[in-house]
Amino acid sequence: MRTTASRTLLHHYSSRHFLSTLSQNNNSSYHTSQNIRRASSLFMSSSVATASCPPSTAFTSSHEEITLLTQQQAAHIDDVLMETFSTDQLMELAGLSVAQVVQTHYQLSGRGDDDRLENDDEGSVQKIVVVCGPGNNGGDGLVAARHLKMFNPTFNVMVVYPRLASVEKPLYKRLLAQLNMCDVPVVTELDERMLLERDGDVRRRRHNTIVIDAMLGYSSRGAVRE
Ligand SMILES: NC(=O)C1=CN([C@@H]2O[C@H](COP(=O)(O)OP(=O)(O)OC[C@H]3O[C@@H](n4cnc5c(N)ncnc54)[C@H](O)[C@@H]3O)[C@@H](O)[C@H]2O)[C@H](O)CC1
Repeated sequence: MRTTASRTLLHHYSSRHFLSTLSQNNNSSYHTSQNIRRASSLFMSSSVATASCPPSTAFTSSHEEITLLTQQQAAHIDDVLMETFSTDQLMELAGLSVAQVVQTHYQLSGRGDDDRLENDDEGSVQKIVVVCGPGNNGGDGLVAARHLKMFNPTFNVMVVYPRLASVEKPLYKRLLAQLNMCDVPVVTELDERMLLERDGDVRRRRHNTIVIDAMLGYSSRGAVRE
């Protein structure tokens, strides 16, 4: 039972992770919600479920029902999965899933051969900023940034990673080296201009930026501190 639950939870891991990461600020609807509902009901009905609080439901702006897990439930799912899978594997799945959902639900503009944007209508997104925290949730963000850039090397993707100077873990060093290889800039501070300008061009009539919040996951404690 534990193995079955583990396998199924892994299958749904990335979509569950995405919502736990982004649901607070996002008002789009997701095709993944069905998966999340299934995953969490399996989680709650399996022998591995120990969380006392049932998953709750919420609605997107299009009134699509989604299931939200508590901090404790999300941590428990990871505990089960970590018996069989490595952090690298789960992080890769989580980051890839975030990148896929962003690409699926937003019209992302890359640059064409003539350096003009491929999609330049008002609804298109010209920039993606991934803000990464100090823990594994931040690692998920580093992975997401890499995948978005690999989907289309002309996408304007950047990472804000305040812990950059103090990175010691080999996993994080590898992730940062991969971003470097893919030409994804990593900076330590979020400058407001990053959200407003595109490559310094302040004359653009319209500029859309997506900010991916990968700051804190289920190990978040208390009010956000510097
Ligand atoms: N099984 C795994 O390990 C995986 C987890 N994944 C994702 O990672 C997070 C949980 O990761 P963890 O490293 O345990 O913690 P966080 O990323 O949530 O951050 C811990 C980090 O943050 C600091 N901190 C805590 N509270 C605050 C606060 N209020 N203000 C500022 N800083 C805070 C704390 O000191 C630590 O340094 C999980 O949610 C998943 O998203 C991966 O997907 C891979 C597998």
